Amino acid sequence: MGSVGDPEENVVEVTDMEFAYGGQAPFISKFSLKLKPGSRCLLIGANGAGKTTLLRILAGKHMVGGKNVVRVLGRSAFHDTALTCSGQLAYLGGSWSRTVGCAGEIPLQGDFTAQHMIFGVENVDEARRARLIELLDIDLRWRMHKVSDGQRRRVQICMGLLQPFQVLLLDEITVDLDVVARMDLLSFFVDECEERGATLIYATHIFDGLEAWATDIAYVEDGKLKRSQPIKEIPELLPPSQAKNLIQVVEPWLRTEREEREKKGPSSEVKLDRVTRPADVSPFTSSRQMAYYR
Ligand SMILES: Nc1ncnc2c1ncn2[C@@H]1O[C@H](COP(=O)(O)OP(=O)(O)OP(=O)(O)O)[C@@H](O)[C@H]1O
Repeated sequence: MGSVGDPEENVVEVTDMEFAYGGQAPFISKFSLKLKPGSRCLLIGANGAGKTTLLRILAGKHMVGGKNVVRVLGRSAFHDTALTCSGQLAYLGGSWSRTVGCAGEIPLQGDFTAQHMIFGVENVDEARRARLIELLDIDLRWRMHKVSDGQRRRVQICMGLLQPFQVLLLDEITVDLDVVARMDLLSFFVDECEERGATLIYATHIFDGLEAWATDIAYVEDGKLKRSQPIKEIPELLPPSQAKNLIQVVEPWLRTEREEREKKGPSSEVKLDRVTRPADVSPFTSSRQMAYYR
């Protein structure tokens, strides 16, 4: 098992990051974030705020700026490929397709059992694997192209957690899980943080019970970090406001953001999009949105 990190060192350190999708204006700008070992940071924001984009950048999937802009465990997330290859930096996001099995993001066409998938991962601690299979209540005979969404998700999560990560990036992976599986998984993550000093960033819209689970929050609006603070210091959770839970805290933030957006009217980019897109863009050009309908 990995060791508990130096509590004084930042495991995640993003400094003045800017990011743009190809040919577009910078979507993320002046973004800085620091997290200490053992943190469980909730990444919160409206649809389209940039959570997935941020997690993918932190996971080293996009090259952003120089080697000092996005640092994980003191190394460049993009340039130091050993970070992800070793499993020290892990990303769990997206969903596996129904008709195929997957190894990470690579689709495998065919009839695979859960056992085939899970035991196909080499150099794994057997006790950890057994614990995860039990925790996620996986039947090793499940055939990946026939199981339900939630069952497929359990296998995906199990495979993603087999290596003892130091930093784990979670993108809405608990959505298909039933309550018991979700709660057990969340408490497994607490153990990982407390026993091994692992650090988590979890993007989600489901806040049930997370005020007691998370140590920090990062609230993003339109690619910008609006708030970043320990959960214990969120003023709305303290007297005299003392909201009962995180939903009561975050809902007003999201509503205010939406009202301000409506007051401003459509952004120039959206206006341009509406005018130019049908004529300029081939319907056969692939896009993330189209991928959802396949
Ligand atoms: N591959 C891409 N090319 C261009 N723009 C993209 C691409 N992926 C995402 N975007 C845009 O970037 C913005 C942020 O998207 P992102 O998926 O990071 O948001 P999110 O906060 O994860 O949203 P949600 O809560 O809906 O999952 C959106 O406006 C989206 O349309």
